[in-house]
Amino acid sequence: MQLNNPALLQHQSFIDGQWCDASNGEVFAVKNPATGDVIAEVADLGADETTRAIAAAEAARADWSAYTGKERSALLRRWFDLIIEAQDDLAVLMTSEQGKPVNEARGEVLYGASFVEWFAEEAKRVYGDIIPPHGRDKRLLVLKQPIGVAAAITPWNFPIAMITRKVAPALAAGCPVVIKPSELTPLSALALAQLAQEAGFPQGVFNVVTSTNAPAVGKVLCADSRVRKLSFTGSTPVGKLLAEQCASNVKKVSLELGGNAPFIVFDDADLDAAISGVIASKFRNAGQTCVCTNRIFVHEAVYDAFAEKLKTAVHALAVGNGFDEGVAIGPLIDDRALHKVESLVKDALDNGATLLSGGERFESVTNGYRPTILSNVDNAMRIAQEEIFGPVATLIPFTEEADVVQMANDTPFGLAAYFYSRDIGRVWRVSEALEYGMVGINEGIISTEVAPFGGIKESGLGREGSKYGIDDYVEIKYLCMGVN
Ligand SMILES: NC(=O)c1ccc[n+]([C@@H]2O[C@H](COP(=O)([O-])OP(=O)(O)OC[C@H]3O[C@@H](n4cnc5c(N)ncnc54)[C@H](O)[C@@H]3O)[C@@H](O)[C@H]2O)c1
Ligand SMILES: O=C[C@H](O)CS(=O)(=O)O
Repeated sequence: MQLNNPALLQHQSFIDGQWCDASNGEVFAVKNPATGDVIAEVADLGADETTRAIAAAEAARADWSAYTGKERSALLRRWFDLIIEAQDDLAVLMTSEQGKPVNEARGEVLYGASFVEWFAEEAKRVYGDIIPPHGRDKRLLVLKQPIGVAAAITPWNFPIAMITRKVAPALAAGCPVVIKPSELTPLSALALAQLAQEAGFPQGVFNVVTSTNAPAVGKVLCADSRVRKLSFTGSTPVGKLLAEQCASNVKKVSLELGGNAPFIVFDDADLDAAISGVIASKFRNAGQTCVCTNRIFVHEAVYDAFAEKLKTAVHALAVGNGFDEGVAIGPLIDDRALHKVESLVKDALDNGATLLSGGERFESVTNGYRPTILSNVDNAMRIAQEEIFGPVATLIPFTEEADVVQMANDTPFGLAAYFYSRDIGRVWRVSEALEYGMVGINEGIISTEVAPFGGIKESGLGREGSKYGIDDYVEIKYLCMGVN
């Protein structure tokens, strides 16, 4: 792997300002999903080292919380600048371990950095309140104080942005962090640690524990009462488990979980705009995105025209290794993901769906699956009820607005939803009726650091980014002052 700055390729965990091996010397392999090649071996830590990381963070907590918002802001800004400078290297690391096309990886670096930039600014604006008192002899105030040591457990699909979206507000609020990245993409997390060290964060403020034993590490993070906040991004089943584990010490929890996004094309939609939107929403990161379109509902009056346009657009998506010029669809993360997608497609076809395009692997890379379109899908099929997490578009016809909203809401998930219509009355009716945390209206890409990202129902708790994001990392304290 050729990097401009070789120091960004780290193989050890980062605890208490030091790079460290596992106590037992164990390591695990990191593979390139496009080739199956081992690209690195990384320290495989366990429960004891996790406790050590928590202790380091707790030891740093008092001093870090005593930094002014302006001082924390300066360090975050420096970290942001270093991330931007390292964009090319970070993209190479990401495509090597996660597989996404390198241009998408470059885009994710900028997206991830945007949270650091945003919370470098928010750090200076953690305001409290002065409350008009209920008595002449009292003065009432509200302080916002850092919650304490924050743990972050993050997924493989956005190896940089899912970390910075948690760690930037935590650090801005005055919380030291212990990060447990996915074992599939540890290199991006360790590169962020290298840059945080270069930025000058104090010893113990920024810790990364790499491990293949996520359950053991998670149990320690959940059970240790010195960890006052756990922020998780990943699958809904794991999120539920972590929330249960945190209940033992009433730990504050934020959850960014799975999705099942509907994409509704009404008969008054701009079909070309809808095609652009669905291509962006469905096939980004080969469909391995929590806010990816999972079901495409198309009004019967425009169904055939939309299907034809979609076939043309999908045929233009080049597949291959993420490092190859012009590739839009890279590999899935591993063979387990590939088999899941194949199983969902087979089940849909066995139950009456029809194949319009794709439906097979592409052999130029390991774990490659062609962008696929299934027609005449039913909302009750597995592929419409489960998160596909692959490049498969499912077309579901509808006629009535009320029926399609009911079908769109017929899922335990509630992360993102999308619809295309140019009828202002319909836009308001459908926006308010959809049971989702985020709704794209005539837009297929909605994620930004300036807006609250998060879901309802079984898609999560809390919001990341925006003016709301720092609230997950502070505690509100009410002061009642007698002034006799
Ligand atoms: N809502 C969002 O913002 C968002 C963003 C990205 C991914 N996701 C979701 O994440 C899922 C894909 O990511 P994934 O495959 O990494 O999810 P995952 O739940 O398998 O793993 C996520 C993280 O949790 C860790 N983990 C797994 N089991 C654990 C346990 N028992 N205890 C503690 N930690 C454990 C993993 O090592 C990883 O670091 C999809 O469902 C996707 O929708 C959601
Ligand atoms: O996969 C989940 C990410 O949150 C996707 S996004 O880049 O934030 O839209």
